[in-house]
Amino acid sequence: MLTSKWFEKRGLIVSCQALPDEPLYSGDTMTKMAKAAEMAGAIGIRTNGEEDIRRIKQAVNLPVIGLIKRVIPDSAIFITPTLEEVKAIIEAGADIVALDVTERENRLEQVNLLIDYAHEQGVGVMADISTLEEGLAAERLGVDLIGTTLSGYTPYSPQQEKPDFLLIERLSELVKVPVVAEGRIWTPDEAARALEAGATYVVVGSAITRPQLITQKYMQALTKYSNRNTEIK
Ligand SMILES: CC(=O)N[C@H](C=O)[C@@H](O)[C@H](O)[C@H](O)COP(=O)(O)O
Repeated sequence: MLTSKWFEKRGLIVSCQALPDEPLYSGDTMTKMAKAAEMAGAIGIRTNGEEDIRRIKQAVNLPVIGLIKRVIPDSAIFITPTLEEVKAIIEAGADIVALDVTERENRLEQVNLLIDYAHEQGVGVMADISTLEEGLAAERLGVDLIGTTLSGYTPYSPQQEKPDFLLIERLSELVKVPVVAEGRIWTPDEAARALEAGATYVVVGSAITRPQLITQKYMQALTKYSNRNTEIK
């Protein structure tokens, strides 16, 4: 099985992220989430933004995959779009930088500058991709980990509610770099299935750290009953 120097074994990486419009944003909330993940046996943390990267690195003894989400006008690329974010992530102490390695906007012709910079600083690179072709291109660019993070989030990748198990499987067969299964993994069974499909690591985010989305799932499941049974006992 393919492994990497940052993680001692295969397993679960918990994504601890809250954006400014989310209720858990700011302060030490994501650090506490990361601590809880560590306590439960997670092997790594993925987190967004300089402050959370810095706080989590201080509080938790696990490798941290850092990213910075930034929306640039007229661009669809929002996960660590430029060298500026790569520098900030490294400055904040991340062990690995996660960045968009999709074929949009000639990214594949330019992203090597970001990858090379991270490597020069002794920091690893996780490529967030959306298709098999992008995964193969990422491997050629010399990244250290390939994540299925963006499958379902580019217009040309399969739009589905479930994780992209087919992509996880095909990538794991074809690349020599460890594959990270990421995106819409909502149950422990799905996480196990991702490892079975060949992934070395599994990232779970919303299902653990976004209570508003977890609650929404329960609401969706319960709504059909509460609409039918209006009588209160
Ligand atoms: C597409 C995008 O912006 N993904 C982001 C990437 O860091 C995060 O918002 C996700 O929470 C993360 O990928 C984990 O996935 P999920 O939350 O589905 O377990």
